[in-house]
Amino acid sequence: MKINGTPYRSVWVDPEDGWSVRLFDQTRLPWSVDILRLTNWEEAAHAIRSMQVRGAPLIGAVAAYGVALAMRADPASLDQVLPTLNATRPTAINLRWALDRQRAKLHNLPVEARAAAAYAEAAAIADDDAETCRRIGENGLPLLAEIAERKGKVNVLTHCNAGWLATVDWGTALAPIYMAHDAGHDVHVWVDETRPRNQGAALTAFELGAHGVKHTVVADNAGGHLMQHGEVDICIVGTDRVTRQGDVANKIGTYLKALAARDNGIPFWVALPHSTLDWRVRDGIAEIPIEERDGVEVTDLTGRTADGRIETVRVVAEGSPAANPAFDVTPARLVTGLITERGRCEASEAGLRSLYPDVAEQ
Ligand SMILES: CSC[C@@H](O)[C@@H](O)C(=O)COP(=O)(O)O
Repeated sequence: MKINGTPYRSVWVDPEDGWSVRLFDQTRLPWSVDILRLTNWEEAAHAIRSMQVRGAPLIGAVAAYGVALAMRADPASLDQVLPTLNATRPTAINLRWALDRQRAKLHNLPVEARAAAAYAEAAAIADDDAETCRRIGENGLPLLAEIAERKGKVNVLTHCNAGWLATVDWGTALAPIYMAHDAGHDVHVWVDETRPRNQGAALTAFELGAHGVKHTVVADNAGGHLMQHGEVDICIVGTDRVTRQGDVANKIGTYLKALAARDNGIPFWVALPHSTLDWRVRDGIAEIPIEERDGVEVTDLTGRTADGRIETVRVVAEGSPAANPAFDVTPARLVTGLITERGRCEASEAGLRSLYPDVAEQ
């Protein structure tokens, strides 16, 4: 996708030196477009932990490049690096998926062959994600096109950021939106601000604006009201982990949107790549680990002042503690369906088996 007319992916190897890893510092967007340079695996781990990069598929791709950086520095460090990278964030299963791929590729190789193989595998993971998300867009497009053709326009509500900044390219939930817009449909997106970190207000709004997609940022609590008044035709969100029975972990607040959508008869779709499917887990509420982040993300807000400085201010009464569960689980029964690179299916074990018989057999 593009920023100021220049095409980018969300992570890439620096073409000048051929080995360092480049990415946008997402803690600075949209106020400042800063490109970071990672030169060792500890910096990759820090970028994930501090949310300079975030979004389930992108976390996986950056971790894979972190392994490549580690193998370049010390190819004997594989067993030390993998668990440390895996511990950077607990909910997005794409992280473990990418590290498992690197482990399978590297552990039987002689140490002198590991660095090149790790870079090749990281590049394959990144290419796979970009193509997978493009196909998610193609498979979600008919849902939006049908509404737009029937009503003359389509109003979509989305939560958090599941766009190209959360993946290597295109995004998951936003890919069908980009394709519908590019196909000439009249698309408007309600963007949940997504407290506490405001990924919707900061990142989704930035992405949609850069692509010329009409959008309006709303407070997280506005969704139910908009749905009651016919302002939302369809909800599409991304996900950090989908269980074999179709339960969906996503950014905190997703569950409440699914409840409101069900109460108002509005379709609630979840877009995911194969790397987000966790066949080992069945009951999402009981079994998916939910990241508990620092309460300072709730008590403090970051933004740009009128004179252009990026500042953080406290918005909560002094002395009041804050809790910060970062994800919630939407039970499969509230999900209209799943949009994947292989097509659309019901959020159920039968639905997932119909698209992923190979995964189900593993
Ligand atoms: C295609 S990204 C899907 C999810 O990762 C996204 O919706 C989300 O919840 C991101 O959370 P974040 O905490 O910003 O990493």
